Amino acid sequence: MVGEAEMEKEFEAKARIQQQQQKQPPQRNNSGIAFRAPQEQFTKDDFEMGKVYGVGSYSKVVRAKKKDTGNVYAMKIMDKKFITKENKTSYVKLERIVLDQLDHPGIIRIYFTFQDTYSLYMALESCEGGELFDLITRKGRLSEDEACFYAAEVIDALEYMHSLGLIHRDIKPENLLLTADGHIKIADFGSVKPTKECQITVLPNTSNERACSFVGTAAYVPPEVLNSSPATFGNDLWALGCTIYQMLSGSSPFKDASEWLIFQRIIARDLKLPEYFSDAARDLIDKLLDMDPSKRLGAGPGGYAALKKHPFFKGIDWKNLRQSPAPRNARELNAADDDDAQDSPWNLSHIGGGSVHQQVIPNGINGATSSSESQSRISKLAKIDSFDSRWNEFLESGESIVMISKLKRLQKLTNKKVQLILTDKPKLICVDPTKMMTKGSSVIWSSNLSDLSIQVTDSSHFKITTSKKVMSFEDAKERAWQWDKAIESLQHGQ
Ligand SMILES: Nc1ncnc2c1ncn2[C@@H]1O[C@H](COP(=O)(O)OP(=O)(O)OP(=O)(O)O)[C@@H](O)[C@H]1O
Repeated sequence: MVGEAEMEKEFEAKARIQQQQQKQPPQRNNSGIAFRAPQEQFTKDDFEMGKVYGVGSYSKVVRAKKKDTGNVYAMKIMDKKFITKENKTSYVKLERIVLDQLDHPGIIRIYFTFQDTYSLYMALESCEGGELFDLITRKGRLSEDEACFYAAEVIDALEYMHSLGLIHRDIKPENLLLTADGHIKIADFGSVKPTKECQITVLPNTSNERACSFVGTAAYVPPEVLNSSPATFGNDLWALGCTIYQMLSGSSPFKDASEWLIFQRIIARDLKLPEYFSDAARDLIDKLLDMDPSKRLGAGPGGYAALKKHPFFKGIDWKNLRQSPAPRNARELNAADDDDAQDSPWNLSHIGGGSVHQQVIPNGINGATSSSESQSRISKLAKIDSFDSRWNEFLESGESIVMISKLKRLQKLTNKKVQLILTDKPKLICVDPTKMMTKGSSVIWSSNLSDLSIQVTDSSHFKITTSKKVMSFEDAKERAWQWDKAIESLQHGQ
């Protein structure tokens, strides 16, 4: 195990050793290991930290402007102790080393790294337009022209990755980010898997450790992965099919109340295409969601040329994609996101806090939801979420957070963003993040365990009823069933 303060140093040292063993001269590109993005001696005071772009399971990504140059980065900040404790070291190394070697306009760039006593910092290319997931949520669904453009840019980047022998394994709208001018970049390279012919250097243990435990996100997982088949390029093409479906309809194709039920639908290929999908869209999705990974369009005979020639992409100028005008959505999304920026003043204690994305799933169908696994996942979420010290003022001494999310509270006249906090007391608190209300009125439920019931409408919506009020919530990250489980397990004293 790597000592926390030494992690980055050892990482670089190992990389150098491997390079010497391979007797390769340092190269900037795909075959070498000498880092293109250097490890700098910067400190966090060299940057003006702005709004929080998002929170991952072990990191927080913040908009950071370098004071002397004015350059803007997405600074991924990781707490060393947390990474070591949660066994995320290999994930961090894998993402760092892989990103460093990739060079494509459709893939997030890494510029440099640095560290201090507590944290590792990765300066990434900033995607001011946010996640494709949020764009879909905000618009309900995208037009076929928009979906066609975004899908083409993803395909262009996937073709590059696959040509180097790298499988992403976690393609989904949350990992597709929009630049300020509306182009797509693939992010999150912690799940990548090299094929035997891979031209990208991956340190020993890094991909393997991750490969054994995580293989993607439930809704986008291809059927063969549920049968523990080895990863292939077809994995990403299936996930691309799901993503195109989601852009056009607003939700993923295989949806159900629990991960286990989602897996059943995937295995049965229980696919319903809405009537408003064009014939070209239906045909494309049908061919990407082929049960046989080697026959999926893009992986089958004809490879990417066949995929790019599909009628859905008629009119796409593949050679000049990045010069083509992108849909205007990103700018609109930026403006709307400015509200969020205000309730996220940046400080280091935020690392690991805030909302958590859809769950990555354990390998194989046997890893599907059992109640004990749900429990351990919920307590894991608690650990992550409790990291955010902003919410501590709502807790009594010894009380800890079981679950926390930024949700939309749906009311008759207006919808409002709120932070819903469930503690082990148990207590359920609804906080207005702009006012940080501490008054008793924010406590929905505490003393009487049976004075609360929760009804889940679908994976994004649930209702909480107490003797005093009924409150409806929308969870854009589709964690309604996790809220249900967390509350019920507290009521039953589990
Ligand atoms: N380069 C970037 N520009 C803008 N926002 C980003 C960038 N990279 C990540 N983000 C935002 O920050 C969030 C957290 O990113 P991070 O890479 O830490 O975790 P993740 O990939 O979402 O989750 P996990 O680590 O759990 O797989 C992302 O979901 C995204 O919204």
